[in-house]
Amino acid sequence: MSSEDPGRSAPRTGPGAAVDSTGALPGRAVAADTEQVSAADRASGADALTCHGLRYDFGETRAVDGVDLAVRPGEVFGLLGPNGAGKTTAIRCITTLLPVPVGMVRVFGRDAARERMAVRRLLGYVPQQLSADSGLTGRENVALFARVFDVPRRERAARVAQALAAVNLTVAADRLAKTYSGGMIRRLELAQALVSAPRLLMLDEPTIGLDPIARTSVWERINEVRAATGMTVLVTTHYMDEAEQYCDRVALMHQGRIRALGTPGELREDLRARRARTAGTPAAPGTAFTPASPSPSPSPSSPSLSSLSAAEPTLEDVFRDVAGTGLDEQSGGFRDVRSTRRTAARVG
Ligand SMILES: Nc1ncnc2c1ncn2[C@@H]1O[C@H](COP(=O)(O)OP(=O)(O)OP(=O)(O)O)[C@@H](O)[C@H]1O
Repeated sequence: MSSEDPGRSAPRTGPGAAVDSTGALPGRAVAADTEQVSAADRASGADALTCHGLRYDFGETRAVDGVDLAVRPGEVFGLLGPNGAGKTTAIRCITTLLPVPVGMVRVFGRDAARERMAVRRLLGYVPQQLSADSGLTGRENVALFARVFDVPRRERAARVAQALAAVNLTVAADRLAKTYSGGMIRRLELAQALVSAPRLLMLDEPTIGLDPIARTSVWERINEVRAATGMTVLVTTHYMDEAEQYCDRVALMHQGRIRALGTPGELREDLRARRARTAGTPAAPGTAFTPASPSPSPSPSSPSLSSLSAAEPTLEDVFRDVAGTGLDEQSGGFRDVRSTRRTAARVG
């Protein structure tokens, strides 16, 4: 039952990903087939993912409340939001791990409610929960996924080796996963998801709990594979800096709804223009004013409007603007201690 404010939630278009197919990658052959298909996907103009009116309730709790999304082939799309926003539930509906009780989800045109196996074959999924077995080697873990995802037997060994190479784990491949660092485990889970050559890779908080170097390494691997294959990536994250740096477009989700959608630059620029307008300052040349609900009056402790209008907003400022008041109280902010500890514990 969505009653989104159209001025704030209407999807805004932005430049899609420029897919670089020249990246030299050890695991390039992981998705050689995908490369062909991705070019066809892009040429056809079909969306990699479409959600329309997606809704999901856990009993009385409306976790996803009328989500509309269109992710283009080849782009890195970020689903951002605080704990409890509904990101994981939406992702689980898209991956067919949960049903689609209301609304529609399509992955490269396949209906997630009616063509579950076809959708699953198109997807790679790295969940928040640990998906690697600590008692197996890295290679054995990836081989297990190759079997589960029906990689043809005669191709398996090569595909496993390519997936491990793609995430820079060749040297450590025959060590037990329990000897891996948190960053290595994340990269191993990425290899598990890549071994089936997915056309849409879904990553739920891929870097939470990792140190900055490990975070960068995970993103570099994702980007290398994407550059080599044209794979589409849908990622959830709490880290606004990562979204800014790595996502072509983002959707800001709060209380089950998409509150804003666009490139990070567009969303920041929209907020800057709204602030400038509210403060009576002429917008910079080229600024696109977009319809939005009036900003609330500043509280006595708020920065003055003129100082706000002068500051360059961050993506987190945009989120606070579209989510309204009470974000911290309702959601625990962007680095919710509970979730961070839970997930950090699993990779630490
Ligand atoms: N299995 C469940 N049973 C009941 N309620 C649930 C269940 N899973 C999620 N919820 C509720 O649904 C809402 C959305 O949760 P969801 O996990 O999708 O949010 P999220 O944005 O992914 O949060 P996080 O960043 O913590 O993973 C929350 O109110 C949550 O408490």
